[in-house]
Amino acid sequence: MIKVAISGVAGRMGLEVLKTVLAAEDTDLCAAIDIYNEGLDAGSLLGGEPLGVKITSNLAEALATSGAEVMVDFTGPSSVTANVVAALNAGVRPVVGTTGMSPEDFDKVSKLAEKMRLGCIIAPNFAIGALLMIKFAAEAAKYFPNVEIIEKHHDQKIDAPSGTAIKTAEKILEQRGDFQQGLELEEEKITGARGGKMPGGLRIHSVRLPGYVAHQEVIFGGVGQTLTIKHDSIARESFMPGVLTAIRAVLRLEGVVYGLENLLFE
Ligand SMILES: NC(=O)C1=CN([C@@H]2O[C@H](COP(=O)(O)OP(=O)(O)OC[C@H]3O[C@@H](n4cnc5c(N)ncnc54)[C@H](OP(=O)(O)O)[C@@H]3O)[C@@H](O)[C@H]2O)C=CC1
Ligand SMILES: O=C(O)C1=N[C@H](C(=O)O)C[C@H](O)C1
Repeated sequence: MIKVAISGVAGRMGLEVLKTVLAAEDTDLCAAIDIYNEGLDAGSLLGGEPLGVKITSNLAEALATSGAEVMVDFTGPSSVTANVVAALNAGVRPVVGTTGMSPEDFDKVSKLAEKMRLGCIIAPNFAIGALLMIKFAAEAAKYFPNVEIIEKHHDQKIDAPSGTAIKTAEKILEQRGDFQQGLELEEEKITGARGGKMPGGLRIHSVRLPGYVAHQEVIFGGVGQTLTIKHDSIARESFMPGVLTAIRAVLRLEGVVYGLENLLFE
């Protein structure tokens, strides 16, 4: 059994991970971390039987005393890096779904994982459909340099653009390079009207509304035609097979893997 600690256990994703870890045959919940609900049994989050694991806000202590092998983190941009550093220093392998890490944070974590000779998976999206969307978009970018990304999420999301949109843009830019899209002279009458601009010139537009879960369209334009590659996560269960794959895979890795596609596709 793989002993799993869940950081952000009371959140939207944390609750799904809790159900998944309890249901899988080869994973065992050993620690439950969140900033509120201190001292409550983790089972109360699901309104069910006690699980014998108390929720704590003390991540370092939980990792040191629970025998955790893997820490799954779905918290927020302001806490994720400290949590990953704490896990690696405790000899625990992180599986990170939290988005919004800066390149500097990413670098720091990569160096620490290498030094500790521990695996760490940082995946902006665990849904297979989203990973395929990114793969297909990278392929299309070889033929269509004109492209914009529209990502749509629920209105409780902190970071914009989404980690998925950034990853998609990076993969497209690997194929098409820098490109001046639209008029060089174009003028925004309202700041941000043309979206956020990635280095390389790719525009990302972020929509936040109640009712959405996680959605993205990658729209390519050519002479007399457009091509739209679209993915919708309509429920958070969509991320769970990927999370389980990462929990199992991280045990045999050394260093950081950025993106689950690196473990799934050739
Ligand atoms: N990679 C992927 O496939 C996916 C990634 N995500 C990402 O996962 C992250 C979480 O999303 P979501 O579950 O919707 O967010 P939520 O806000 O619902 O959950 C985050 C949870 O973490 C808690 N928390 C915040 N800081 C800490 C901390 N320092 N230690 C422990 N717990 C903490 C929050 O508590 P409180 O509410 O009290 O602040 C909350 O319970 C986001 O970055 C999101 O982008 C989301 C979906 C899929
Ligand atoms: O906050 C979310 O909900 C999601 N965050 C991830 C991201 O930023 O890409 C993954 C998915 O889009 C859901």
